[in-house]
Amino acid sequence: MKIFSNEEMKNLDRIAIEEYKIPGIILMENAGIAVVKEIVKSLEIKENKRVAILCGLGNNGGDGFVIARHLISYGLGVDTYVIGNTSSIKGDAKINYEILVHLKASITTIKDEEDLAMLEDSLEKCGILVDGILGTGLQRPIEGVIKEVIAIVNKSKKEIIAIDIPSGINGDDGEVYGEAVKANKTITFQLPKIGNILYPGSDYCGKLLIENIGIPKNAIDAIEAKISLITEKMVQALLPKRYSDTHKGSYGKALIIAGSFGMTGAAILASKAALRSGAGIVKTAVPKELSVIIENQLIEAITVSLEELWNQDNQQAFRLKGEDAIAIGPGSGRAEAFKKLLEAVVEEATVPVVIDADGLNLLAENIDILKSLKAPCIITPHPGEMARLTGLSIDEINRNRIDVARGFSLKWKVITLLKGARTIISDEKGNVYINSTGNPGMATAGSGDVLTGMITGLLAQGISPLEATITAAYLHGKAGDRTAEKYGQYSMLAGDILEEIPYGIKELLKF
Ligand SMILES: NC(=O)C1=CN([C@@H]2O[C@H](COP(=O)(O)OP(=O)(O)OC[C@H]3O[C@@H](n4cnc5c(N)ncnc54)[C@H](OP(=O)(O)O)[C@@H]3O)[C@@H](O)[C@H]2O)[C@@H](O)CC1
Ligand SMILES: Nc1ncnc2c1ncn2[C@@H]1O[C@H](COP(=O)(O)OP(=O)(O)O)[C@@H](O)[C@H]1O
Ligand SMILES: [K+]
Repeated sequence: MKIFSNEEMKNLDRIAIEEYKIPGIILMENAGIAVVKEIVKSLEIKENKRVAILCGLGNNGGDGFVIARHLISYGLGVDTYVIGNTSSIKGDAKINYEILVHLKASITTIKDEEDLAMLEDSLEKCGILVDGILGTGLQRPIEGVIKEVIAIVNKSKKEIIAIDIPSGINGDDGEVYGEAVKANKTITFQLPKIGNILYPGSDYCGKLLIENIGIPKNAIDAIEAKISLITEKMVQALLPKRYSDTHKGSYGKALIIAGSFGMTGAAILASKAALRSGAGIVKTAVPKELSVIIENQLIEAITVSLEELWNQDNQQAFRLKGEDAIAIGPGSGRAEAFKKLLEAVVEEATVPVVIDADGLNLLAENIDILKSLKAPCIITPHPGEMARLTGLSIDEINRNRIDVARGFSLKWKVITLLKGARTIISDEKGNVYINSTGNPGMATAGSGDVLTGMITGLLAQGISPLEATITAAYLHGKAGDRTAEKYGQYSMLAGDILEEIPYGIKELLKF
């Protein structure tokens, strides 16, 4: 599903109005009605059925006026508050404002401190507050009276329903612009905005509902999506199919180069995750002295020693025997010999390569090696690893997750999967996919190794590198969400996530 920025949404609105001749006031009416439906649902279980609607001077406020009119027509008690000077209301919003005036609706303007004290008292009398102060037209940090109104709304302890996006959240990146409404529910129109999906914006939205307001599909298609949300439907279509007349060779051979003394678990988790994701054969390459430990715990994989793969002494070339995908780095340590092996893999592999964890830390020491890639490459850094790869601070990365992932992909021609709450995936052309499955319980040692194994297992089955990365990110988060339900976010382990992969896949295949 496409996700739009404020500018793209404005463009869509323009196309709908100018090219498809749908009057803006119809879109505003549809938007208002979509929110009214949700308000009515909430009111059904509330004793206090009075609704307060807070409106700004733009079209977000215009939607608020439409909502007020419909609720009044249901005979409900509605108080409309306009923040600012009503003489500045224009266009469709003005038409809807004037209808309310003619209806003799209760409209109060909020301009100064005195009005604020009154507002605080009046909101107390309502069961639901509707936030129509600002939407995708947010231009600058919130200050002054609006800031204080938002603080009052947030303090109210009432159910808060936001129109399109909570006021103060920047639709372009999900950042709080000075102050923002903390909603229980947000009804966004036609398509999610980036700010509805990324954190902290996503938290401020509460439950997010996406409602159609009658913008034609062709108009949406006309705007090239640079950012998409990974959906269940998308992943269902991407998951490799299994056919009757096949054998293990049909589902590919994954090579996992991982683990070192003290970090054998990473190799085990990644290898099992590749198998759980459907790879036909998994070969796990570990230092020779660890083979026994690994074999004890990983009965379904073939174990080979690193020395068999690559002989450092005579600089013998890295040898591949019919592998379909390679992962390198989980728990592998940062020994010089391993760095050489990593370089050999990058330079010589002809099948997709996933680089993770210590593989990325070593890559950061000689990033130019990426220029010699022959095969598609996927890197899976968490923000700390990304900081080492780019020289940016973790804070800079987290504030610009989309731009950083996209920038790295464009520069180095690799697929970048930037981990964290809302994993960001960028392909080599800068198309971005956001994953919304997963939870903070997954911030537990080894959970990244499971993801690496899943990507590699899916790659081995022959789907494209981008498809494998998207599918793995979604299913990894799904398995994490199932695990959190079972064990709670505090106690879940990476190994538990691994055990939930099958059920996540089964759930997906049911529909
Ligand atoms: N797209 C669609 O298809 C549809 C969109 N619809 C709806 O329209 C909404 C977008 O409407 P919009 O463009 O009028 O912007 P909106 O958010 O109301 O704000 C603009 C006003 O806020 C002001 N302002 C800005 N920043 C400020 C600040 N920090 N502090 C204070 N003021 C600030 C700005 O003032 P100015 O900068 O001009 O001084 C201007 O007055 C969208 O979210 C959705 O709800 C639906 O009706 C149906 C179809
Ligand atoms: N708050 C969160 N919400 C969603 N996913 C998360 C969250 N925290 C961590 N994760 C996911 O958990 C995994 C952690 O990976 P990583 O940091 O590499 O762990 P490790 O190196 O210990 O295996 C990543 O896939 C990341 O996206
Ligand atoms: K809003």
